Amino acid sequence: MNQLFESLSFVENPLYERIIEDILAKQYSVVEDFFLLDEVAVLRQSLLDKHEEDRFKKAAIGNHLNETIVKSIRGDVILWIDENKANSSEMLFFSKINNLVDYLNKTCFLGIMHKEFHYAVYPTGTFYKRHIDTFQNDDRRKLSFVCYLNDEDWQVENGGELVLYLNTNGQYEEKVIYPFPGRVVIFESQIIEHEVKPVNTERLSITGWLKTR
Ligand SMILES: O=C(O)CCC(=O)C(=O)O
Ligand SMILES: [Fe+2]
Repeated sequence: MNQLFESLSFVENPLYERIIEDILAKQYSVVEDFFLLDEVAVLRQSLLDKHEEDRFKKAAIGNHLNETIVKSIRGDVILWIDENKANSSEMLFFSKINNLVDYLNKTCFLGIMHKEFHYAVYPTGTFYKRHIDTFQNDDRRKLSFVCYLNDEDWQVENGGELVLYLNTNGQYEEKVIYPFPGRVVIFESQIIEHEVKPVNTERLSITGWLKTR
């Protein structure tokens, strides 16, 4: 009976359908206004408040390399977001994410059971060298999700562009994506190599992963 109600209540969502089509066709999707500018503004404020409180930590790269090596690979500082302790702007964030996840699970049988998200600040001069988002021996990350929280007057000249390296039979094509506020990039964690180019000014975002098991 419950199942019947579930299928009756299913309403096709054109935005989510587009994301799914994109990912099936090219392993990534860019959505311009996933978050509206006033939503970005409250999320940015939440990030800035926590950053001010000195709660961010230097990002690691999942293994035992020393700090100098890590710094030559990535220079961002991060703070994981606990959904159970979410403030009002983070609740808004998770309600949109959870809607998307429910939709993906209903329509694509992706089996997303877990998710993890962190705020990220790239201080001036930092970057994240070309990499892939899955660690050895851990293939649970299915989709990577990045949402930019920069100011409305973010300029292309600020740098910090995300570059996706799209592989067609060993030939790499570069897809350059500027971190404009409200913009969301979703891509297949296990497939797409990518990098964050050096920034000339502080760059703000939320990054996360939708995971199986
Ligand atoms: O901020 C971005 O555009 C991408 C960040 C990233 O690649 C990561 O945190 O793994
Ligand atoms: Fe990444």
